[in-house]
Amino acid sequence: MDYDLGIINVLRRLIGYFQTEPLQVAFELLVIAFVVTMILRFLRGTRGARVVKGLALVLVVGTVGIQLLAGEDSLSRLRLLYDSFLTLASVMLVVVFAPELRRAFMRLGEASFFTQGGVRRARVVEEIVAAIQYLSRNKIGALVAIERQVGLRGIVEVGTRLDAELSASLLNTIFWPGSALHDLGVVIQGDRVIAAGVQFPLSEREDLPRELGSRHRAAIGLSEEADALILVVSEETGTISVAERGVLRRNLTIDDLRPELNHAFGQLTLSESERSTTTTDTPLAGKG
Ligand SMILES: Nc1ncnc2c1ncn2[C@@H]1O[C@H](COP(=O)(O)OP(=O)(O)OP(=O)(O)O)[C@@H](O)[C@H]1O
Repeated sequence: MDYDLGIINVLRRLIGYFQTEPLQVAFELLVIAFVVTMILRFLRGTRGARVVKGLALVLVVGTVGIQLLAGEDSLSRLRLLYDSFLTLASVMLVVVFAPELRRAFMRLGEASFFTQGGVRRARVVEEIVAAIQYLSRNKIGALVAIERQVGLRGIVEVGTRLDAELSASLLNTIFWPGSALHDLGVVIQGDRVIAAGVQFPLSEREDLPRELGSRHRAAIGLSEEADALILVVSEETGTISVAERGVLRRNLTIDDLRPELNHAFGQLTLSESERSTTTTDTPLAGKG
């Protein structure tokens, strides 16, 4: 078996493509780079991203290996087997990652809606800040996910739909112990509380501090799957934490929280009318 010949063959073919149609090849490479970047961006922060990266590595190594080994029509059966493996692997991937794919397709449909929707950022930020401050002072456990580009409809489906205008008193009422909806989490979409009593996916990480219970684990879990900003108030200690992209930052103050929220809501585009009625970074009059 001549491995050198295999490598030379592949290189020769690549150079040949460049020599005959340089512009077309450059364009194709650009398109591939663009598509790969978009897919990685799309999957960023999700569990699927890690799987796709691992899979991509296996495929690249496998494909290059097969090209080299079976370059000269020798071992063509190996290539045949590899092709069948690829087909089988694609089908298995679709089955195994059906929930992730479903979420990904939902994101496709929802992204444009959220960038157009707009929010009254300053008012919303101050309402959330006031609620978290109240809940923290009174040691009332709370879990709040603020949706960004990645739609959270998948998890909202199993909660109680509210679609109510966001206010501090609404959040305080929801999490008040004894209220029918105080358990589990709340999902905020722009300036609306869209659902309460929502079960978030629990993180499966084993390296989390032992003192973190299921509320904090659920915050990290959701942040691993979506780009939402997730706020947690501990019932035990009243401490405020924020989970984002799989990382939990603990013991935040209210002053730490405000810029986090401004940043999260700033990633949504305000509509023209809202821009003229909202002072973007200053609290509305009368709010703490
Ligand atoms: N998957 C989940 N999604 C959303 N909320 C959850 C989930 N699992 C548990 N919770 C919430 O967490 C509460 C239990 O919190 P637990 O004491 O286990 O967590 P913790 O991280 O130690 O929080 P705390 O500091 O508030 O005690 C439940 O009553 C429920 O409201």
